[in-house]
Amino acid sequence: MDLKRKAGEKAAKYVEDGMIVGLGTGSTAYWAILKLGELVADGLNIKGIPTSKNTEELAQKLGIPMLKMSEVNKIDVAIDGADEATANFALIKGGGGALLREKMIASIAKQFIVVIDPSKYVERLGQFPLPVEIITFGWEITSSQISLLGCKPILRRGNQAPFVTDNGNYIVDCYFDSIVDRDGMNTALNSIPGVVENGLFVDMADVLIIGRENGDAEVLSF
Ligand SMILES: O=C[C@H](O)[C@H](O)[C@H](O)COP(=O)(O)O
Repeated sequence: MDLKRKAGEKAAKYVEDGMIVGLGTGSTAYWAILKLGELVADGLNIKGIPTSKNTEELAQKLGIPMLKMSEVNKIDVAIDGADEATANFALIKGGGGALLREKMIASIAKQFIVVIDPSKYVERLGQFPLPVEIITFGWEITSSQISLLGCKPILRRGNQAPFVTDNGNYIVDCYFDSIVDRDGMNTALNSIPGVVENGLFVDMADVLIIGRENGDAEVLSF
C-alpha cells in the first residue's frame, strides 16, 4: 500500500463520533479525508474544518459536513501532512501553500496528528525550503528583510505568475543551510512587517504517524 495512504488511514482511526475535525491539505492528508468520507457515509457523525479551498472541495464531494472557522472555538483533532518532521516533532509545512490556515487550525486542536511518509522524517529541519506567507504589498522589501535571517528567499510561482494563497498572499520559499534555533526563527520571521505566517510548526504536533514499508504505520506520541 502507498505509504502516505497507510499513514493517512491510520490517523482516521483517531476520529470519534461527535468530533470536530481539522482537515489537512496535501497528498497524505488526502487519504485520511478519504477514509473519513467513507466513515461518514457509514454513519460517523463529525464536522470538518478544512485547511484550504482544495480540501473544502474534497470534503464537500465526500459528503463530510463542515463548519466555518468562525463557528468553532475548539477542534477535537486535526490531521495534516508535513514537508519535514523531526523526532522531537518540529515541522516544516506549507509545500502546498496552506500553512496559514493549517497553523491556525492546529493551534486550537486538542490533538494534532501529523501524517508523513518516511522521506519526510529528517534529523534536522531545513533541507526543504521554509515557506513563508507574505502580503503582496511591497513583497520585495519583505523578502529582502527575510533574507537577513540567513536564507535565500525565492518567490513561489504558479503558471508564469506568482503563486497566490487562499488568503490572497504570496509565498517565498526560504533556502536555509539548516534551521537550528526553530523557536527563535519562528519568532524572528513573524516579527517582520509583511510576514503573515511561516511554515515552522514547533511544539504543536502531538502524534506523528509514519507510513512504513513493512507492517503497520509507525505511531510516535509526544
Ligand atoms: O501546504 C501544504 C501542507 O503543509 C501539506 O500538508 C504539506 O505540504 C505536505 O503535503 P504532502 O502530504 O502532499 O507531501
